[in-house]
Amino acid sequence: MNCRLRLHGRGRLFESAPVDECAQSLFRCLALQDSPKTVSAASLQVRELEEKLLDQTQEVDRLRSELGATDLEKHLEILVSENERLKQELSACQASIRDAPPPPCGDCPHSQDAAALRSELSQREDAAQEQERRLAEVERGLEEKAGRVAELSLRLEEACREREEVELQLGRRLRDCQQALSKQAALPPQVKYVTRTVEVESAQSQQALSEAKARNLALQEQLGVQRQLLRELEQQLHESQRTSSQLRTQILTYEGEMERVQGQLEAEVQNLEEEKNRVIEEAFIRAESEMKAVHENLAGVRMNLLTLQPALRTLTCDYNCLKRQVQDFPLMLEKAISEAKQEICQVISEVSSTNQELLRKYKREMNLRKKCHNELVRLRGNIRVFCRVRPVSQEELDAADAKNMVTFDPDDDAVLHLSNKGKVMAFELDKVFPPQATQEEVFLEVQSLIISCIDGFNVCIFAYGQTGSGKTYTMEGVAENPGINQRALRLLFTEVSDKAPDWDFHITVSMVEIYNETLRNLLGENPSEKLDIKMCPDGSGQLYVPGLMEFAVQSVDDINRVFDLGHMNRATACTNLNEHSSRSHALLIITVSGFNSSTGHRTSGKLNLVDLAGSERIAKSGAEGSRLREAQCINKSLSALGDVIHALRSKQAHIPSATPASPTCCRTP
Ligand SMILES: Nc1ncnc2c1ncn2[C@@H]1O[C@H](COP(=O)(O)OP(=O)(O)OP(=O)(O)O)[C@@H](O)[C@H]1O
Repeated sequence: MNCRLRLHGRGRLFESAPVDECAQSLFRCLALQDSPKTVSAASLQVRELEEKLLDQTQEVDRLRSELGATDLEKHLEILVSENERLKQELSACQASIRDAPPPPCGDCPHSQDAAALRSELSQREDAAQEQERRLAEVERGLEEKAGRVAELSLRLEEACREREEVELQLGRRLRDCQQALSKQAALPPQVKYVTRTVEVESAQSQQALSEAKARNLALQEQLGVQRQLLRELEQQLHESQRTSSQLRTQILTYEGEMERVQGQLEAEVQNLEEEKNRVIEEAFIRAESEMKAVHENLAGVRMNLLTLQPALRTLTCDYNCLKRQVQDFPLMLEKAISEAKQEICQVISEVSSTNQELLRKYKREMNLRKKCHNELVRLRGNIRVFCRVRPVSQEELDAADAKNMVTFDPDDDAVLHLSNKGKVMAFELDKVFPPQATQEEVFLEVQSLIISCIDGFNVCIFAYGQTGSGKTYTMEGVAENPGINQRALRLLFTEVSDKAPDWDFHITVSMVEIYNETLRNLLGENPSEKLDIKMCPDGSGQLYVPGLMEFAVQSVDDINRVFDLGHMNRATACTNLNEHSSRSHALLIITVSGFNSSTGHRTSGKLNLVDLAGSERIAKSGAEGSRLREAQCINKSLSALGDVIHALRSKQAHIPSATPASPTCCRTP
């Protein structure tokens, strides 16, 4: 049977050849180029290649993940933080070395401190070495990682090379196959003959042909699939080549980055190392210099010790002596105490006898002083009269008939000349104070009398004269320039404070006014109440005023308070104080009582300071009625006072008892 076969292979039509021949030629062709064995071998190679590619891709992925930017950054962060920590520890180590006290000498008392500081220094050094070791380990780890990267890069390069070789082999094979196919296609068509033969041959041949056709179809399909696979493989190859080149560039970038970071780290580590060495060196230099200073100090101390040793020996000697003395001290003390007791007893008895003698002498001196004072008073006169001429007032100067009646003797301050009706009369007094005489000068003249009150004398100072002659000015004075009253009390305070503490004085003050022969208590609660003058019931012949208020005074403030009260009471009892004061006598009675605690001696003196009423001639003044009565009372009292003073001066046996109102001063023992 002549059977013809139409075959499509590689785009060509195989036709008109007998089936067997065709099949044989096809088999030959396939045996030469595309036999199933060859195709399966190629498939195997392609699979191997695929597996290799997969391995390479995985390896690249692993490398990528290993050298990934995140990990690299993390690694870098760890390195940087480690570096920071090392820096901090190094600075702490430097600070501790710097702050550590200078290492003292082993022989000095601070040797324990020195040992402790040394051990601390060595610990710090060990810590610094430990840090260095850890830094070296980190560097080593870094180097290992870099080596591993290099190794992986090599392996990647090797895999790429192998893949290139496989690609070359495949390319060669493909080219060979294409050449064989083109050769086969170029051969003259033999199929026609085969077909005819097959047609002539039998039905068996036709079956074989159909089988061959089926196989041919299957092979063609297989070939198409293989070609498709080959194209895909080629695409994958191109893809992997591109990926590989990208990976290479990335690896190169990472390597550059790593080199840069490594360089920075090395520089940093180098700087830190240099800094550490510098600080350690400085610390050692400082420690050495301080050690040197301490050694010098120690040498000085040793020298001092050497010089102190003799002193110590002397001190020890002294100490032993003192110790012996202390041991003997109780006996010596007992002896000394008994001796001292005897001496003290003796001295006490001597002092006591001396004291007695002194007391006796003092009493004798006091009596003598009193006698002398009395004698002096007697010689100077018991009654003294001073005359004070006040300055001429402006009114008197302006008066038409004004003329000077009084003249003074410049050589004798006890004489006053008064011209009256063409006759000049001379008056002799104890002292004459001219208009320019001050309050102080007047007071100086009477102060010895005031002091005698402290010794137990009674003194009266009267201010006598006509209205407006200056009595109140002399006795009371003005606030800025006080008179005898206030000055007397101040003087008494000074004197009694000087005599303390032997003497204890008590000073009391009373103020009395005599108006129209009526006695009034100026310090009492009821100033208009009349007081009586009575004889003392003790038979002493002294007068006293029952109910007279006495105020104890101890200071100038007390005096001012008493005077203010007296003036206030005097003012409330009258309508015109100036007129009233001119026509009444004002008495300030000061009592000074003293007690000597060592002698038991007591004194009591009284000082009467009297501002008398103005003396005027009734006929000349032309007063009538109550004025006349006032003037009569004043004249009567002044006359009685004159009688008393006259009796005292003439030392009469009987002294008339009357309200004192005459000469300026009198003093009675
Ligand atoms: N020595 C003196 N220096 C300056 N002024 C004086 C002096 N003496 C008195 N005077 C003044 O003269 C005036 C009358 O004085 P003072 O009142 O003391 O007189 P008196 O004698 O007390 O009168 P009377 O009897 O009316 O009380 C007062 O203004 C007083 O200041």
